[in-house]
Amino acid sequence: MKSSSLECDAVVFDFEDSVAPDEKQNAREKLRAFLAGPNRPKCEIAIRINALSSEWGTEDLLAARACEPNAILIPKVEGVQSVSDVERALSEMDAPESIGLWAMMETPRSILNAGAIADHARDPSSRLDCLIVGPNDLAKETRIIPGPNRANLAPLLLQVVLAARAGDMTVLDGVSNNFKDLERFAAECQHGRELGFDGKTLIHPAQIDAANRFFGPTEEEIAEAEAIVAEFAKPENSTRGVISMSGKMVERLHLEIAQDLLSRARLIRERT
Ligand SMILES: CC(C)(COP(=O)(O)OP(=O)(O)OC[C@H]1O[C@@H](n2cnc3c(N)ncnc32)[C@H](O)[C@@H]1OP(=O)(O)O)[C@@H](O)C(=O)NCCC(=O)NCCSC(=O)C[C@H](O)C(=O)O
Ligand SMILES: [Mg+2]
Repeated sequence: MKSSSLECDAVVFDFEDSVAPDEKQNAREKLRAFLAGPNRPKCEIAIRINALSSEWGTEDLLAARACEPNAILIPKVEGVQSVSDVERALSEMDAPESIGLWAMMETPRSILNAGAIADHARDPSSRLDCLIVGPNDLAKETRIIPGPNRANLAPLLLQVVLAARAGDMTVLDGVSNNFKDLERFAAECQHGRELGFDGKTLIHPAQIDAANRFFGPTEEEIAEAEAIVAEFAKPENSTRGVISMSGKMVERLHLEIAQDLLSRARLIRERT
């Protein structure tokens, strides 16, 4: 119920690790009833299933498909097969093409196979369009101690970002468990944005404001982007590949970045 009123871009409903084994069936039934009702959230909806190879996976996928979410989130992806198995199962269920797939990158093999997963996402028949880091499982499986500001995890996080860019996917940073420590959370958002993530997954409503603040374009960035667009729109710059603005070299690639930033800012404005 609460999910319908939150100022977030997407809500992920979980059948996996936050649901106890004895509660799995109850969770599926409750979610189906909720999403069929009047309080279905208007934002994007994703449903995290248990791995298809687990005892709950197939029932989860059937329930998730029936809810017609925007995406199904596959946990503990190991490689391309974890994705293609779900794609095949969805085809056999005649799932609409509108249901995309998101993948949790949270096992050592998911990181080692990130390039192959990106190549798979580029195949036009693939549903995969988003990668999400799972820092809890990653730390558990690798025994890496993340350290201050996750310095020891950063090399792995960057591989997920690289794979997402190579596969033309969205990439979301992992959750921050200390939901009462908003200062630490803000630092983690800043770090995530600097690493190249498009956004952050959250566990608690208290984290939404900071995530929106850090991952949305700032007024300063919008003003700078508008200035770049305006400068290149001048007739004298129409054939120039590079211009100088306030002592800085600005190329057409910066124009593309500015246009992309402005279209994201427009989307955010339209949504609020
Ligand atoms: C972390 C929590 C268990 C904390 O719960 P609690 O102590 O009950 O929080 P509050 O009392 O502060 O709750 C305040 C209000 O907010 C609502 N609330 C809390 N969390 C959520 C939420 N996630 N979505 C919607 N609403 C939420 C409460 O109902 C209160 O409402 P009100 O009464 O109106 O004030 C708890 O936050 C929680 O369970 N969070 C979600 C955990 C989760 O989703 N886990 C799965 C994802 S984590 C993951 O993916 C890890 C990854 O796989 C990895 O390996 O790293
Ligand atoms: Mg996990």
